[in-house]
Amino acid sequence: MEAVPRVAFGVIADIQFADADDGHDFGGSRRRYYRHSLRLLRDAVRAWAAESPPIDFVLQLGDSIDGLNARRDEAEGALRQVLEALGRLPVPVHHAWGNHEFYNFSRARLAQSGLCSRPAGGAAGPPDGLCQAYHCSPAARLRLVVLDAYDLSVLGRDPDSPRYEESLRLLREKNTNEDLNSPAGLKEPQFVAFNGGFSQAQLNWFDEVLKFSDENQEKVVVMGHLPIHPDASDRVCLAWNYEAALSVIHSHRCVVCVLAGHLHDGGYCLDSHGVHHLTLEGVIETPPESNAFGTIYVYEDKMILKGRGRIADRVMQF
Ligand SMILES: Nc1ncnc2c1ncn2[C@@H]1O[C@H](COP(=O)(O)OP(=O)(O)O)[C@@H](O)[C@H]1O
Repeated sequence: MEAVPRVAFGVIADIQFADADDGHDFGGSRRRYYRHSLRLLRDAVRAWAAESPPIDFVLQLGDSIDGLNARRDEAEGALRQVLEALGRLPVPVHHAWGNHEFYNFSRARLAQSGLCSRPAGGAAGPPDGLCQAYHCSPAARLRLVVLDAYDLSVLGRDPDSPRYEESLRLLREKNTNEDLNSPAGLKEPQFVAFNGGFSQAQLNWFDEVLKFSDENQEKVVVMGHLPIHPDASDRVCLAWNYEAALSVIHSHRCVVCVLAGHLHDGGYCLDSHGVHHLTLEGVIETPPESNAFGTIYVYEDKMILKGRGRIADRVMQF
């Protein structure tokens, strides 16, 4: 490793822990190691705790526990175990909320849980206090923006709320299948019920944050559960209105990297505006003898990802 990095942080996605026997994805072809995922998380925490230089924070990219827990009435216990494992680190953890958080919990419950990493008081995020979007500056001239890709969604929103109605209307307009989780035959296959998108209010807030960062010569790292670039994802796993989020990013200079999960396979591209899009391999589909986490070192001119297990090393120049 070269000179001392300005900042170092851990990254991990799609832990999807449940105290359940192995299962499969919807297609039946990919094994899901529900019980082992907690051990892989603990191994990741141990490795991060031993890092030198020490890490400054961790990004947990969503789907921390699996939807299976809700059906077994084990959501609170499963979450407690995941948070206990992460809590062994003496550094903050920033959490994105994914579809599996919403299979287990309402937004109101999440806002009261250890998965709510949005600073209290609300000033750091959009006006909707239940939206898990916020920004912070973990080091001089570096900003982290957490995006909530389920702000528009039929998951997590109260079915009596205008936001739910708006989301269902949009989903039905784009998805004509009887099963709204099915992307079969769609022109825009990301419009499935297990995805979501960004409200205009969140996009406006995001634009303001990036304007500030441009003016202050900051570098910005963006994270959220859903990928927003088609070259770092398959067509189904993208955020509904990923193009709107991309266009906000591309109207500014400050964003250097967008981190996401959800796909379970890794994805990466350097887009036409020089922004790195990194979609992490998911812990849940990682065999027990391997792992899927990483450490990112931030330098003046680049970020270096040290991957473990299924995640490859990568240098991302600014
Ligand atoms: N192609 C599909 N057609 C219909 N339902 C699907 C399809 N893919 C996934 N689903 C359903 O959507 C939900 C989310 O899928 P899942 O694979 O569990 O998401 P994740 O990858 O986030 O774990 C599940 O209830 C799953 O059964």
